[in-house]
Amino acid sequence: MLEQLKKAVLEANLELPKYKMVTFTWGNVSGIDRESGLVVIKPSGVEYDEMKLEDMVVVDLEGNRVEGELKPSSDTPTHLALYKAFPTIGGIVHTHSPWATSWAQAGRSIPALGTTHADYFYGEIPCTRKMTDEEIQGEYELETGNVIIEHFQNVNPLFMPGVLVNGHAPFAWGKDSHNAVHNAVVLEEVAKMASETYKLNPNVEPISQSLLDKHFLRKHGANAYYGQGK
Ligand SMILES: O=C(CO)[C@@H](O)[C@H](O)COP(=O)(O)O
Repeated sequence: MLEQLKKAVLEANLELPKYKMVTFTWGNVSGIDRESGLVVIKPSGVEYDEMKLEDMVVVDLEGNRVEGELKPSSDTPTHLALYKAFPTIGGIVHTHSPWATSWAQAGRSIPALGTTHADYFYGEIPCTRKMTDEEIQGEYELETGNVIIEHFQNVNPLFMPGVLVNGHAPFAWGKDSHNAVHNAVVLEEVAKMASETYKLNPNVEPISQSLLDKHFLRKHGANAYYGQGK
């Protein structure tokens, strides 16, 4: 079942080592088929250079394994919580990419310091609050999703396709699994640029709202004109 989605999710997972977004088996990518409500996700703990199409795991939104011999990613409950909360997204990625992870470990949100950021993220990239002991000792991966969702009560997730989980690492998402990985790579680049920018000027201010609007809205929303689209 869902052979095309499995192929797309496998390819997206294999982009993680290609773009140096992960070490060892860290990270995971999933994709959802909204018609069936089924999710394809990478298997837990499998080396990327050994990963095959038949290793992809299919789960429903309650986390029940529908197809596949291997156990799904340990972060599956986080992915499922986000798919339920964000009905417009089609793919999710989690990495421990070093620059974004450093901002997550520092507990800091990434301000919009330049147009590279503004092209993809419509404002400051949030860092979540710390999780409580109860949340950590309870259904940890589900609660990781819940602390992320707290930041998106009135935010279009496709206008802010990423987040930093405090003390942990980034999650990113998009229209599909490939777009989610693209956004994760940009998040890592933007985190690196922000770190280096603050070294050059610790007092740098975020860009103006007009520059943020110009760059973000030329690529996203009803009046987008960037590239060869409509
Ligand atoms: O966040 C983490 C570990 O902290 C995960 O990224 C794992 O490193 C990958 O887990 P699997 O997807 O292989 O279960």
